[in-house]
Amino acid sequence: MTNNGILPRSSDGRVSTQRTMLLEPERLEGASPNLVKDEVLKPGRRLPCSVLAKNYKSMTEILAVAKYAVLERDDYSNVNCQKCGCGDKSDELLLCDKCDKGFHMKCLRPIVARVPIGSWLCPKCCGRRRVRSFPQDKVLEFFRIQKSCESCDTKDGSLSPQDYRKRRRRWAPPVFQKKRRRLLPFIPHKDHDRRLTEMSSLASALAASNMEFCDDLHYSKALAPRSANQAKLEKGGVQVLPREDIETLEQCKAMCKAGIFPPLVVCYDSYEGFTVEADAPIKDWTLITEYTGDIDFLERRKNDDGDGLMTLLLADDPSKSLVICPDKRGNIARFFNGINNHTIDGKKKQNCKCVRYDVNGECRVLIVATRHIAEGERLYYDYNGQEDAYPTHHFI
Ligand SMILES: C[S@@+](CC[C@H](N)C(=O)[O-])C[C@H]1O[C@@H](n2cnc3c(N)ncnc32)[C@H](O)[C@@H]1O
Repeated sequence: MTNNGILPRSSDGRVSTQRTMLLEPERLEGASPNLVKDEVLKPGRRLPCSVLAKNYKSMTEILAVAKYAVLERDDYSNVNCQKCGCGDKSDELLLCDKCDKGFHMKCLRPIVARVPIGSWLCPKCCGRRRVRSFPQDKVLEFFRIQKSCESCDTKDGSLSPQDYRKRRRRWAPPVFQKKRRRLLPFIPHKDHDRRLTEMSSLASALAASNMEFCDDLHYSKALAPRSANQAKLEKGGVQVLPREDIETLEQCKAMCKAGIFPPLVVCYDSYEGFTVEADAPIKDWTLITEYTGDIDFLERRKNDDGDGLMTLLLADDPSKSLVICPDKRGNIARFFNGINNHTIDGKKKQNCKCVRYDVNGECRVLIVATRHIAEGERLYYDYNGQEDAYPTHHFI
């Protein structure tokens, strides 16, 4: 755009609207042209029409003598993503407002969950601490997975979900038993590359949170020993996970150990922080993941400001109650966000729940889908499912 004297420009040459004029009319009556000029330049002042009429031409007058100009629009059709190098999925390609380079939302680490409102700066231009991204070999290393994901799919038959299902069928109880809803094992994403992207998003989020990956409850003498986790200590008892569901749990655990993860991706949202999205449809009553981390006594963590603490055991004797603390180690469960318990829209978002079970005499916390979850949907559970302690008024 040419500087036609209507829109002032700042010293760097950009058009600035900051000097839109606001000025009391009476101060300008009979004022000298210099005073008018000085006042005009003061920010936050507007000239009365009479003065404007004297000093400025109308738009019609300007247009009558103006030459035609071709306004060149920036052409972004050739912009490629700085991470993956390709320019497809243009609706997911963010342009940095400083360097004009392109980045796919899903190629960034952390993954950007929604198109930012207002201006956006790429990681380099905004000078934010770099979030580590994980190429394929580093992802497998991060999760301490020995075999490649491909080999888990094909060669190691014992780990494929289909085989597990077959095995489960062989072990199924007699048909005459009362029908009960069984947990379903998660179905990993079919696409090998998408699975690696999912793992890479989780590895980046864990690394950014200074956490190690750990898919089990972690006991230590310094915090709480394994012997402290006895489901029989639970006040009023805790529901027992049926044998078939324990098999499903073991199956899901074995899949994760082999690098076959639930179809989830960890994204970053400027409002909610890290958040988990379904990368493929998830059926109702699917066992999504277990809540893991260091086990400690609740009493020792009462003033802990880590916001991922999860109740594991609520004992009759409060000194024996346990919590899961995913501050140093944990898995994807620690990035699941919560619903706002105080709004109808908040409650509508819930699509999974955190349930405590007695698994072979030990308390465990499982995250289970409570309805069908579509690809791309975010996963939310009720942080106040059992107690009413978590403040969720500010949740969106
Ligand atoms: C267990 S963490 C969940 C992961 C977290 N978003 C992160 O970035 O690590 C719980 C914290 O996430 C944020 N959070 C969870 N659900 C939210 C929601 N619906 N809206 C906004 N913030 C939320 C709150 O700061 C909360 O204390």
